[in-house]
Amino acid sequence: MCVPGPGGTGKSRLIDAISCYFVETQRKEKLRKLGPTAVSASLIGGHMIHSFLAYLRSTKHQKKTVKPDSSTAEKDWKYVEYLIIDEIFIVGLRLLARLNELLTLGKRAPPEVPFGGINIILFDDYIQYMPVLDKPLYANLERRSSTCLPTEADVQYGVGHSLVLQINTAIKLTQPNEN
Ligand SMILES: Nc1ncnc2c1ncn2[C@@H]1O[C@H](COP(=O)(O)OP(=O)(O)OP(=O)(O)O)[C@@H](O)[C@H]1O
Repeated sequence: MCVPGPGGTGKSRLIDAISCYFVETQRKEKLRKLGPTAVSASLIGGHMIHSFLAYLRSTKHQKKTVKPDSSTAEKDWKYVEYLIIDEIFIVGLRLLARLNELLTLGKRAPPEVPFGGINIILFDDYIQYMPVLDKPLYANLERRSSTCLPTEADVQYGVGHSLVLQINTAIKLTQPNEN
């Protein structure tokens, strides 16, 4: 699901309301909130996406991505059933694909199940700033020549793109609120 809406239409307020609902219904551990930056994460009382991706990260000296630590991922995501991601315009296709990889691992889900079966709610408009060193979620992927082998980045772009195409609900907030 995605919840787009310009500034002032109540996205943060809605995230607060959803958080309160999970607390009131004693299911706090089932909801996780992530932001792509420290500021976005702290504004919604959540964590940075990258803090969970640390053990999927490859370094200059390790050409291949480090083998993910499945026991840590399973512990991290054991109870989570709903995931809110704010400021989605900073999240690119590769980052979404890596998050998908992490959740698939954490939930021990088959690869065809998006985000390991966790319900994802993406907040904010896609089209604002461009994500850094990544392609925006609305990017149209160019077809590569069939003689050219896809790079790891190409594969991740493709996975991210197919995840975006699986978003089945959009609730657009349009009414600005003034206090
Ligand atoms: N349902 C509501 N009833 C009353 N006030 C509201 C409601 N929703 C939002 N507001 C108020 O409107 C203002 C803007 O809301 P909010 O910060 O949630 O918007 P936003 O879409 O997250 O904006 P931004 O993208 O700029 O952060 C806030 O002062 C908030 O308290």
